[in-house]
Amino acid sequence: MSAIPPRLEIRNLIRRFDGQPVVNDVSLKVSPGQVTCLLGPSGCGKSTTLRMIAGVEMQDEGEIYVDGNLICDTVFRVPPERRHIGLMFQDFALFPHLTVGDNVAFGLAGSKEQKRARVEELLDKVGLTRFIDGYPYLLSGGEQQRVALVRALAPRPKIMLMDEPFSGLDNRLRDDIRDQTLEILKQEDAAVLLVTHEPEEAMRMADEIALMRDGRIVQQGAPYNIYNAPRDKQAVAFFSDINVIRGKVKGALTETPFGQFLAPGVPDGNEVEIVIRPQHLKIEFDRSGKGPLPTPQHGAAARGEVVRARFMGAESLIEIRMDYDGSILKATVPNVFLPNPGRVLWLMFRRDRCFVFPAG
Ligand SMILES: Nc1ncnc2c1ncn2[C@@H]1O[C@H](COP(=O)(O)OP(=O)(O)OP(=O)(O)O)[C@@H](O)[C@H]1O
Repeated sequence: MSAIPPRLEIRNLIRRFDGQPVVNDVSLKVSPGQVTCLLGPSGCGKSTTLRMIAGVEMQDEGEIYVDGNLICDTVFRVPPERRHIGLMFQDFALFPHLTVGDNVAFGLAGSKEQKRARVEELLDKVGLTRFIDGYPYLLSGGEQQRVALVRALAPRPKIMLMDEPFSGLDNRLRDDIRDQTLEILKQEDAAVLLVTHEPEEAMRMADEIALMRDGRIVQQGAPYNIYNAPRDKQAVAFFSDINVIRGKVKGALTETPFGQFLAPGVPDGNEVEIVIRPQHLKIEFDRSGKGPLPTPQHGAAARGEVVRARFMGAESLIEIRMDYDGSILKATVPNVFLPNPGRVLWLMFRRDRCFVFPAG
């Protein structure tokens, strides 16, 4: 019995500019109906990866397969227009001299009636049928974006490549359009590779996130796993603010003002960094100069004084200067909690919510 090959597979792609690899041994697979987000900071090689798959940039090494068939290596190359790939970029442009309907029909083959039916079907999905005979300038930015999306999907591409497709939209529109886009992508069953530098976008859209840094995929998995089992400090920091507490290891344990932490596999004498997100620090009130007693789940409490507290809308952010070394830790709590500067508070850490990494 042979397994069904992934819709898109790239193997060991390398692209160098001036001798420097900007995409460095990148491999990944995407199945039909699956959205994979390439997530990483600006300049890490995301767009170059997408451009190689689209066929507008040639790799120096590696192969690209669609449904198990080689479409490009360093010798053989299917031209971009025969790859059955739909493209959507931030600076998409509708043809201003064509009607909305003709824009969507642009890449379609078939009879006039067949084309019209497909255009109507897609415009209906994005609620824009009334504009079918109008021109793009009549549409808002969000509406144009939706037309660009269905134009790319009209020829039923096997693969959709999307590069920061929502970054031109204002915040209010963005969430709705993301959700609607996701629904249509799922209905159309394309394999989607979406490039973004925004973690919230990747969390919202992706079935799988491939975290990219310096030309490499450093971690890949479901959003839940990437968020909750990050492989290093940078991976934690990519999704939220972080607090870092350092400690030295002795007998697979490290002693800190917050009690002991397990540091399995780290040799004695080496330093570790204990990383915790602000929402996982637990704030306790001072009880006549004392903090709460240690617990197995939260360890020991460390004393500090409030430096600043700000209301952020859904949560409050409290910055606390710690007695033990004068460093500032950040904690967030839901709703409103605005203690005055100078107030004494005690912080504890949930052991199951912090990450211990060898110090790098
Ligand atoms: N044609 C080129 N010639 C030389 N360097 C290039 C070329 N194209 C891209 N680069 C460089 O390769 C690196 C990766 O660029 P790329 O656009 O793939 O990154 P990115 O992760 O998509 O970033 P952004 O989100 O800012 O577009 C950058 O340092 C960029 O300057």
